[in-house]
Amino acid sequence: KLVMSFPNYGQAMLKPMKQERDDETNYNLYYFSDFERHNAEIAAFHLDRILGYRRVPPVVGRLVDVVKEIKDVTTDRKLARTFFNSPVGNVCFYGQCSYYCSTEHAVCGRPRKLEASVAVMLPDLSLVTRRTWRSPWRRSYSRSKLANWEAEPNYCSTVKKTPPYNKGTRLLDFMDMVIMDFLMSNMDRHHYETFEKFGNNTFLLHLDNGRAFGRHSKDEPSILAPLEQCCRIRRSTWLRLNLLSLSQYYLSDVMRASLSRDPLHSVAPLLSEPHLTALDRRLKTVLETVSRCQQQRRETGSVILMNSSQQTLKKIVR
Ligand SMILES: Nc1ncnc2c1ncn2[C@@H]1O[C@H](COP(=O)(O)OP(=O)(O)OP(=O)(O)O)[C@@H](O)[C@H]1O
Ligand SMILES: [Mn+2]
Repeated sequence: KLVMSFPNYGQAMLKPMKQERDDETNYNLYYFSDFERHNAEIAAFHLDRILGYRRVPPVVGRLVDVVKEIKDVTTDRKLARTFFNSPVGNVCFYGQCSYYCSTEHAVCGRPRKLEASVAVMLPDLSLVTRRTWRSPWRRSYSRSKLANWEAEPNYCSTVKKTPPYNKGTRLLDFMDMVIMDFLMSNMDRHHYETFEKFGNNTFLLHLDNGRAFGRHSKDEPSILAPLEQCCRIRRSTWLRLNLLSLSQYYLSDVMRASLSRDPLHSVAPLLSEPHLTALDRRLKTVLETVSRCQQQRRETGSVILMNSSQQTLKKIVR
């Protein structure tokens, strides 16, 4: 990934395409060695907006000329030195980092054009400080160890008593993020961030979605473990999910329509049809999980369609 600085001091984070649209993550790869996908960053921005969260900074697709728009203009001499021509004449580069920055892991244009995601950078940390929180349902990032939440059946009751999850909306905010991660099958949510200034009374930033949308043919139920274990969901989220399961607003249709407005859509749809179908299937699973919770709590939930919510979806589909 590259940080781009513009003449007006704006910045953006660029993640290049590393995987073809319909490549599925190899089944023998652990989640922590999966590639990052530029289209996942873009699709996550759209999904987050459709879910009504708006917690992912804007991400857009771009087809860049790696020579004209990177090599010739970079002020980073070390980066410029890593450009080379591949055996078939494509222009490639690998940059500088601690791993995956070598000739073997180079990113290549065709012959110079490269698909990339471009995310708006949040204000610099020196201006707006952020706090990083470790996810209570973080995976072990080990091939052999289980995480606490996998071993302890009553894990949620401990979390519910632990600050900041014991007060305010933090637990519900967390569930919102979990639902989005399950829908896009992102197992890599080890941390999340908030703006420091607002203390515990603030929203969560959904940054780093590059490992989402890796597999469409398989769901990952363990991502829903927090919802399953805590049985808590924000009412507005539940209403939105219900709306997105109706035939006029199937999540797959709203996503397809929304993604078709990205500039890279003209190169190829940002999510292949099997990925879109998986979204509807997973949404059903989330709603079934919530119904099981409601039965457990002997609550009768009636579906009320919220007009404002419906209007924003209509705008996207139109
Ligand atoms: N839009 C953004 N604006 C500002 N900072 C960002 C933005 N997106 C990501 N970051 C910061 O940059 C860090 C690294 O980016 P990102 O997580 O997307 O890459 P990564 O290679 O997956 O990193 P990691 O290995 O830590 O997961 C993030 O932890 C976050 O703090
Ligand atoms: Mn990451």
